[in-house]
Amino acid sequence: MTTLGTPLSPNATKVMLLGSGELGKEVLIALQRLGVETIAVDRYENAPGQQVAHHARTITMSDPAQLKALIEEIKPDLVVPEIEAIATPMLEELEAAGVITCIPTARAARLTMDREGIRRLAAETLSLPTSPYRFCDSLAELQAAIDGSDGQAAIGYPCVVKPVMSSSGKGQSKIDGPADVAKAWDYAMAGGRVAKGRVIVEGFIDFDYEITQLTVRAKGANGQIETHFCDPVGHIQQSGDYVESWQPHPMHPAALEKSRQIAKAVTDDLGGLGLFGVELFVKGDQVWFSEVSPRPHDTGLVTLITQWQSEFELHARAILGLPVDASLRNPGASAVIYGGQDAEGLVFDGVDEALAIPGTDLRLFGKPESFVKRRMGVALARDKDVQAARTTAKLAASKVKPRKP
Ligand SMILES: Nc1ncnc2c1ncn2[C@@H]1O[C@H](COP(=O)(O)OP(=O)(O)OP(=O)(O)O)[C@@H](O)[C@H]1O
Ligand SMILES: NCC(=O)N[C@@H]1O[C@H](COP(=O)([O-])[O-])[C@@H](O)[C@H]1O
Ligand SMILES: [Mg+2]
Repeated sequence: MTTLGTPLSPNATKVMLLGSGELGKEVLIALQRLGVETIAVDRYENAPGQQVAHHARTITMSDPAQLKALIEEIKPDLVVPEIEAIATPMLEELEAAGVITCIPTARAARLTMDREGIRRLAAETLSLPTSPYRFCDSLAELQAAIDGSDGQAAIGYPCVVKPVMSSSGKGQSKIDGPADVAKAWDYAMAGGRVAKGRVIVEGFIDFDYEITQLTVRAKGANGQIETHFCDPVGHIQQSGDYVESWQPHPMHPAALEKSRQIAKAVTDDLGGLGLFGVELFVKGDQVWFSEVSPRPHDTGLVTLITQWQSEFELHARAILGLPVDASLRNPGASAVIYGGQDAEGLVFDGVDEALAIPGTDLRLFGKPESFVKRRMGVALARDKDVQAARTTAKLAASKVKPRKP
């Protein structure tokens, strides 16, 4: 049986989010609706989720001492990582000592914060199909891995280089030939979330399309953990960052089955309760595992308008031990709104014009500072099919014009 308390009282159920961006903000809202007391932690003041939580704290989450001190002060019932750059070994230590319950598990948070952890697990331990890959600590090692002069199979051209610790495409580039290698190395060194001179180089997969298989591990009626699959989310990425997503993405039944087998294998191994975003590349009926978020996924923002329970509500329910319904309500799409400029306190013109388009909705995240390519909002659209919804979402996004005040 799950018992929930009253917020701000001695019996409150307290959930602490480590990272409070646009994805955490929606999880926090879902938790608030269930009367959970929320603590939003981030690296900067007034992060989106901090604006809706009961408590807002700003610390360096990659600093184990600061993280431990805050957890010991607040004593949350659940600790919920929302970004990668967290002192996850400290979470493992606190979990092992019985001080915290980490979502989905501290081990999952550690393995997925570093591309090496999750890639070796998927490819080497679970034998799942992935792109060919190698980890390199210098430009010379990178060149050798591409050429195969390190004695292993050549990764070859084209290939993709990424810092081992980064997300949303930061520091990622595609290498088409020898002239691009040094540039890609320098770009990766500048783009990682945590200073660490290590990259993954992956053979380029010429996929037909890519999907996120949102997968929920939640308690069933008998208390056993059950796996639920959302309909596939299709998406388009530019420079390694998502710009458009839609649901349901039509799939060949064999590819869908393989996708779910891969998602099940990875999420079973990571364990715990919650929603995962399993990223997969598909060509015909071939499916490759790319990576997994042990938390709601940016491409899953579309579920705010397509599912009965969005990925954020699914995560909130699952982590509290509550039942979930992962079913689709209607087709829909999302289109990203970038800041378009470096500025503080943006204003947004055209919100009325966007929302005048039937079947649309918006999220403006409220980030205090904008960068040219910082995601500041998202347009959502429901329609009769995904093609129509994609057109509508992009149109709505184009009506919103961020500018300096
Ligand atoms: N080996 C590859 N072959 C082809 N395309 C790739 C490859 N690796 C990455 N990509 C493209 O780049 C995108 C981003 O890559 P990846 O998911 O590894 O980066 P990320 O920084 O972790 O992004 P996010 O945090 O948004 O998930 C992929 O969704 C895909 O479109
Ligand atoms: N692909 C991962 C992802 O989308 N994460 C989301 O972006 C925020 C950071 O945004 P910021 O870099 O603009 O602060 C994170 O807090 C999370 O909500
Ligand atoms: Mg990704």
